[in-house]
Amino acid sequence: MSEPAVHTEALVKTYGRNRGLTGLDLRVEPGEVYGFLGPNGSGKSTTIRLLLDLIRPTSGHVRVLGVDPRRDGVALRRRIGYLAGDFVVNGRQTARELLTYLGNLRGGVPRARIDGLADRLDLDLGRRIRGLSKGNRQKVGVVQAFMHDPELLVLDEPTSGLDPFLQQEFLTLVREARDGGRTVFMSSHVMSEVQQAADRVGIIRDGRLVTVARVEDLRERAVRQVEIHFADPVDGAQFAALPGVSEVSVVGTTLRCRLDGRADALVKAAAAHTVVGLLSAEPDLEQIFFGYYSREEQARVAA
Ligand SMILES: Nc1ncnc2c1ncn2[C@@H]1O[C@H](COP(=O)(O)OP(=O)(O)OP(=O)(O)O)[C@@H](O)[C@H]1O
Repeated sequence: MSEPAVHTEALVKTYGRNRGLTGLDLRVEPGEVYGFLGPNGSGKSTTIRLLLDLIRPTSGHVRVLGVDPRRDGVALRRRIGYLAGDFVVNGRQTARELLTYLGNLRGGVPRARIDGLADRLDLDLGRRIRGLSKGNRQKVGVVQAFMHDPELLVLDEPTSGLDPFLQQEFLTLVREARDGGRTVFMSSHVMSEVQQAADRVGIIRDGRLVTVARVEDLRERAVRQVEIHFADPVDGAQFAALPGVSEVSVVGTTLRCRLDGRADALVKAAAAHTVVGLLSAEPDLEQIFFGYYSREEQARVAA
């Protein structure tokens, strides 16, 4: 297996008496989108600052793109697109001037690339930075992170301040980066945005990783309500016998049931009839995650 894009072992960061990280073991594989999820104060920003060598660990190991960020910081920064959680820009220059300047620091970025990203995020490059709204400043942050097509994107709460339409566009950018073979590490405290773009999700709590799961597996484990409309009445008992299917009711030509996990058996059984319509509520991954949280809590109490 190739070297992880991000690898930390027993990473600890204390701020005086305050605990930042208490022993973080993190492994992000090349080419994946990894959602780093946790409540406020759990250690997400601390982790990200350690990856970028903006702060130094109390103990433990960090490797980013195969190198130690403490030793190869300058060369490494060119290979990373970083958006800070508290991304702040100010000044008299225009957004275009700032982005061109930052692009030159990273070896030059084609003007068309900056224009293209700004266009997609609806950012007016001719406006002065200091006159921009919070949301527009965040767009500048997104453009500067993506514009040099970095091998690794490290994004701290990237969608904060973006309106829902732009959040979708941002998630498309993330998926495109992944499709282009890039690695994305993005923190969030909002499950719904992470589940749309991430391959895997890691949950951090109290400075350490509580669990890591593939979003696909979470979906498979999820419970959903399904409603199938058939052309003719069907036999409910036939469906109740299928794996994962329960609480079956048939009213007229409509079948309703609860589906646990994979939809395969249910879909194949339904396909033996004429299906007029099918409704399936999106599984609530947030609830599955709350399950993890509470299990973790119970284990701690028991210990
Ligand atoms: N500079 C600092 N000095 C003292 N304590 C700090 C400092 N930075 C972070 N901490 C503490 O470390 C813990 C983790 O903070 P961190 O900012 O990494 O969390 P976070 O998950 O990014 O939260 P948020 O989403 O609120 O930014 C918190 O308890 C915080 O109070």
